[in-house]
Amino acid sequence: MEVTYLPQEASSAGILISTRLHAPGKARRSSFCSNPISGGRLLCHNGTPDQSLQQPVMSRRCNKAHVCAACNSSAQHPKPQESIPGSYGAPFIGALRDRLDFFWFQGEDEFFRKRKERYGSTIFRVNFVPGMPGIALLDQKSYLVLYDPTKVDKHDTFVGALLPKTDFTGGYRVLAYLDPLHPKHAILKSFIMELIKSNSSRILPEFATAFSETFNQMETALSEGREANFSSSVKMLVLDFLLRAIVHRDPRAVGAAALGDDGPSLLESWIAVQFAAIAQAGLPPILEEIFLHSFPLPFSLIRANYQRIYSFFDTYAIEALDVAKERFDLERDEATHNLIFAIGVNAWLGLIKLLPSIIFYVGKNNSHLHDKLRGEIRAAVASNGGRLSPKAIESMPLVRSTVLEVLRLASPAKYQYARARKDLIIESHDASFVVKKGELLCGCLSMASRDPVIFENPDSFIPERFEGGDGEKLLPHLLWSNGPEHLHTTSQNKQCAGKDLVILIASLLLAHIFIRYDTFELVDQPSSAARKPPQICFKTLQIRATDPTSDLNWAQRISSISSSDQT
Ligand code: HEM
Ligand SMILES: CC/C=C\C[C@@H](/C=C/C=C\CCCCCCCC(=O)O)OO
Repeated sequence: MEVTYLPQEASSAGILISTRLHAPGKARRSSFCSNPISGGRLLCHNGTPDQSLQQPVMSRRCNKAHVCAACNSSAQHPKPQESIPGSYGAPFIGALRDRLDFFWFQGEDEFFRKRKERYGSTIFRVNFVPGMPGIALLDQKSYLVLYDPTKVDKHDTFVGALLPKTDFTGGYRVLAYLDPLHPKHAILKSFIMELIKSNSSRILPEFATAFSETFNQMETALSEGREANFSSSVKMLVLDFLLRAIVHRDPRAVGAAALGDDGPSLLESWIAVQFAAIAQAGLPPILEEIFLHSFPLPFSLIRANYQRIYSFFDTYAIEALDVAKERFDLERDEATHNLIFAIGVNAWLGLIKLLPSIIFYVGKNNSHLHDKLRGEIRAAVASNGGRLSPKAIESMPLVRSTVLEVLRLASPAKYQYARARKDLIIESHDASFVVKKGELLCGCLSMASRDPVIFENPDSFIPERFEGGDGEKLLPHLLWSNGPEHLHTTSQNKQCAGKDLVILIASLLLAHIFIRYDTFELVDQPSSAARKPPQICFKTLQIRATDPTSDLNWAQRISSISSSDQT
């Protein structure tokens, strides 16, 4: 059911309820402009896919007659140039008010939705936490400016205008903070990309081992009536996997620089202090505002913890650091700090947020989806010699689409920032604006990923969304990796170096789950989680019966995968 405002109703906020009969693949997108009064969506075109009530509507803001792009009754009029709505408020006060709205009074989603409606625009000025005046980009059209190196400068914008001291990274400004034009960007990006590529044969077996260790623990916890908390256990799963696969060292193997079980907590302390100004620790608001969000925390708080992390890499990342020196002429110390950031922040922090989201979305839609995923996964494995090989993974279109849909709805990297490299004109779907050189552009990925002009039922989890030809057409609009999904990461752009690895790992998680289990259930989420991320806990794991045709049950079979299976 789509709610459509037409001009005569828009002013009185009247509503014409129309059921848009969207035949799959025939759904039509019309350009639209937000009604500044009702905040509703003023569709230029109303009707079923066959008839179009070509009622040009006046968008109060741009005072031009829009006509639906779907009916092509006239070429799109050039978008008007306007001044960007919104404001930063009084010095300090405006930033504080926005920060309190963002963290406490409204929350992230409502913070942006309310301002989008208030200004009747998907582009507006607002203070980003902890207090950065910026231009919010909430639609898919304007978002793309963030990927154009001729228009934007990514220097020191990894987390907007927040710039943690380089004490946290050995005195170096690491790769994620460098603009592609920086002389070190291509070298460091190529180094990280080379490590992923040269360790590709380790990805499947090391993930299989880490998965098996973790789910053995999950099953034991359930059998003993304890909580099977995946949000917690995933931290060690991912760190074990990353360090074994890329550093070639088990963090818990006995040794002078071993991390033992402390790896996750050491990383969490380093990340939490480094990015405290934009994090939420679950403390009472007044304490969090005074001690975390008001001034940068000193590196000295976690120096000893970071030193243990550094010692582990310096002692054991021998092959990786040899590659850095021999292939890229990187000094050992700079390579080590960059490797720690790439593995600890870029990889580990992203994955420990994504993998629980995969389990959450698939878990809350269990019934039919589990049957379809299980069928696809087991058929692919069976037709590949009973092995979870790369070819088997490539034969799982629903698994891939499900992963992409979760990355659309719950991307762990929620904001992408950049500064205008020169005076620019940026466009939303229905207006254009002037941006001055140096102004901070702030992409709100959660809003852009739900752009109703692009996505049918944008707020709904549709695991099949990215399957088949229609699904492929949406890939340019999937932006989780700091670039369109159909393009590729290079040493010259800022797209995620682990883009393909992320999708492989998330796909492996689902594959292993439905090889080992017939289905699973999750513990219901408490409604008022106090600002802390929801904890994803298993309620049941229904183990697959032993395969009568094999001397191994599936769990043993999967964990017996060796690198020779990389066919
Ligand atoms: C779900 C997990 C992940 C997400 C959501 C994610 C997303 C992103 C995003 C949005 C950026 C651009 C940040 C910016 O400049 O604004 C980025 C950069 C980067 N990512 Fe990922 N990433 C993930 C996992 C990984 C993994 C597994 C690796 C592997 C090592 C990785 C390596 C990197 C690196 C090295 C950069 C910096 C690229 C550059 O500066 O050119 N990421 N990632
Ligand atoms: C949250 C990390 C997600 C993906 C990693 C990715 C890019 C990240 C871009 C910005 C994240 C900056 C860290 C913010 C940490 C805030 C504290 C917290 O939320 O835990 O790189 O691959």
